[in-house]
Amino acid sequence: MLRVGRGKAFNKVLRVPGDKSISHRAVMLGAIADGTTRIENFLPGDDCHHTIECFQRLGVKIEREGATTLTVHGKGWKGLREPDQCLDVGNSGTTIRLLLGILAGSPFFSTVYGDASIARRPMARVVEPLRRMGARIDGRAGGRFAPLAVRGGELKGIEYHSPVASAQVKSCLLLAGLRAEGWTKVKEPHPSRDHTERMLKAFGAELSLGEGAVSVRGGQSLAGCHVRVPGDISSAAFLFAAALLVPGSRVTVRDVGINPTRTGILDVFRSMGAEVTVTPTDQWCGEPVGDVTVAGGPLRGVEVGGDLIPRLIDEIPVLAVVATQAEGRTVIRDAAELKVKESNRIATVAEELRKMGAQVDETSDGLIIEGPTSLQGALLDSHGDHRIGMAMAVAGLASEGEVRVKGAEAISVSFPNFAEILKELE
Ligand SMILES: O=C(O)C1=C[C@@H](OP(=O)(O)O)[C@@H](O)[C@H](O)C1
Ligand SMILES: C=C(OP(=O)(O)O)C(=O)O
Repeated sequence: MLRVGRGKAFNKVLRVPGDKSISHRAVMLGAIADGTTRIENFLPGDDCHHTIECFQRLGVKIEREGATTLTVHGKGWKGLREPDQCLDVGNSGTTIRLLLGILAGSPFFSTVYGDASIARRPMARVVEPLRRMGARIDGRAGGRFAPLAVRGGELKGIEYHSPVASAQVKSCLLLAGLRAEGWTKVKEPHPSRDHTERMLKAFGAELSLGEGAVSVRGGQSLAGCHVRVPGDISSAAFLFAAALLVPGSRVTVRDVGINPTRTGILDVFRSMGAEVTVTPTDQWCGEPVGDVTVAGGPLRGVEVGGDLIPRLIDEIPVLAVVATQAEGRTVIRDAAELKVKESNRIATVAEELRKMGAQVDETSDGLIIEGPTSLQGALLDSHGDHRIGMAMAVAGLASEGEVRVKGAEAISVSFPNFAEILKELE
């Protein structure tokens, strides 16, 4: 049980663990590349450990030096072999969907499964286009849900217009496209995070980008490289929110990823009235890195939707918490994807915030929050969802009386030292 009391004004300079999306991709691209890939500042979270284990089961040698440095000894796609056990992705949607793209183009049989949350998450969004490429995939409910079985083999490139803006769908198809005959083109309704595109280039692949689409030519091989993983802005977002929830506070997070496809939360906090300063410092493996400072002040409600949503999709739970302290109404729309994350985040955010006395309404594709309301201490539940657990813990900093979060162990999926850092802010 995680317990959080009201915060006192703080002024801190902190770091957060490595980016989850980039850590997964570094292991995966390293595994199918020729040569060694050294990864520094890897996220030592449960989701990324599942990615490592899946590739070890596929025969890839991965050496660990301490918690955050790895060497992946890739032998190209031909270095992957038929696993003699099922591949367990745990709680990780990114692992299962990107892995399916790799397995679809691998000439052997494999099965993938995960925890109860993974078994509820939609897989047709990748299974259906992979089948169009020629992959043979079966699974529960005709392949709409895990567990899934894949008999990989020869693929042909397709042009795919994804109905959802999803980096997992896009990345899955680009990875399969590397093994397909001809070109694979993916177009999406709004731009999603582009870490796969940036990392593929760093591994020597040629991509064609333009008109909201990305294309890859099949048959290219990748060359192992050195990846330094930026701090995860999705983890930093909880610390930025903490600074906004505790009056008079300021936080700087150093060496955090500031890829524009991920910084929507900074734009929104700024439009709510927060002081946000971004100082770019470097590029690591094609990813911009910088120091970000956030300081509070009077906050006002905002409207969030459209292209912004994929740029802050994982930050919406904590944005909702901040919105309870803003003057006026906050409307979050176009975010139906939240229903198919680790939990139904529209329902779980509303349910938990209401326990604290917040005024929150669920809509079919988002949330409406009226503020400011004074939050009360309560016994809250993570619903097994790391982002809900952290959002509710941070809400405790702004509440009268203690917040207790059940199921806080889920937080180790993406931010293993969250509780220690939060303790410094109480
Ligand atoms: O590609 C990725 O690393 C991710 C993409 C997003 O999911 P979708 O692709 O389902 O939008 C995001 O919510 C998830 O945390 C990580
Ligand atoms: C949705 C998330 O991750 P995944 O889809 O990889 O489970 C997340 O980290 O908030």
